[in-house]
Amino acid sequence: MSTLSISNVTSDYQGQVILQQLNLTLQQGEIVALLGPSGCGKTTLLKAIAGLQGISQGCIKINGQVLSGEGVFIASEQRGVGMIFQDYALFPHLTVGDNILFGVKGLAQHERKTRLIEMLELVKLAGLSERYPHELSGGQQQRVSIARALAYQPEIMLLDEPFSNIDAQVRHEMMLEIRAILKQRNVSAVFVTHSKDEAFVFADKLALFEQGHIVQHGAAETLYANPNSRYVADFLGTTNYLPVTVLSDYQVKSPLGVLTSSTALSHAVEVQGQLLLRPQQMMLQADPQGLAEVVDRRFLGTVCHYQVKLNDIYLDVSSPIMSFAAGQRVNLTVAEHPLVVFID
Ligand SMILES: Nc1ncnc2c1ncn2[C@@H]1O[C@H](COP(=O)(O)OP(=O)(O)OP(=O)(O)O)[C@@H](O)[C@H]1O
Repeated sequence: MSTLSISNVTSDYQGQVILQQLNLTLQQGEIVALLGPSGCGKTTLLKAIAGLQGISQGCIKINGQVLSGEGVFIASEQRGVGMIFQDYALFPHLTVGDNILFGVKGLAQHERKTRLIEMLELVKLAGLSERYPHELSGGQQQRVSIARALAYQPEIMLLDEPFSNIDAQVRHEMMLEIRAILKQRNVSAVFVTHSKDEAFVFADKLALFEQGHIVQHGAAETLYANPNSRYVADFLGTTNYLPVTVLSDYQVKSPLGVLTSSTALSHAVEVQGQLLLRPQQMMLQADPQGLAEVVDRRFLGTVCHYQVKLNDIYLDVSSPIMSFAAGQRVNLTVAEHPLVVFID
């Protein structure tokens, strides 16, 4: 049974439809990122799961129990969800310890103490329980908010852009830390972000939004390698497109010659489309007679990014070879892989 199940959920603000017919499931211990540009409805779905926003159609269940829908609406505090926000939302007048235990009810005094010690150790803040939030760094405050959300043992953790106020240098480390804590506790989580990089690091699955719809969801690798639209492909990383004509189940004709796919294409012969190529799927070779020319070069440490002109098409190519220079003629080849073609 899935921990969280969202079926055909529609939600609106004053009659304006914001979420349309959303479907999503989450298994125990899985982390899903709700990913998409500003205003596409990610936070609205998170609020609907939390019980802070109603739904007009569909159903939201946790562990098989209906929380919203089918004439039922369970209050937020009875849903067993923990929430972590961008601004930590700690109580400034309470100590770290009191903040962490704030939502924990029905435990004897010694059990509360044990729970607090366990939480402080989990988020690596042992010894700081008497401090006040203003005496902590931003990262430490965020860890207090995680400890607080975990302290009452939620079924599901909801995180709304929790890393956006964290310094870029510590953000990556902190994401891995929190991910490890959730995994250690086998807590399922829904994570809202507009950053694909954060989604890749933090989540197991992605649900990509566009204007109130989930346009594709699944493992991050699947969406990256096999996007179902140019919108998904472009959102998840740098893209290049070459005009192609489908020749057979495995071959297309392109400005780089005939290219072969390692899996069958699902398009009719003769149709025209755009072949998706990621920067790392093309290789450059120096060749004075080459079809293409290096226009620009950016050194990025482990790789170089080149802008290459092929006829009148500009392509972004990533290469471990650093020695190509602007103005140099080159040949381009495509590493064999499952080709993705979007039909015009
Ligand atoms: N309380 C509200 N009343 C009316 N409209 C709202 C309300 N809250 C959000 N909206 C609208 O609903 C849409 C979705 O907003 P939502 O906050 O879910 O987007 P988001 O994807 O989380 O964006 P962001 O990344 O900027 O937080 C937007 O068009 C927004 O203007």
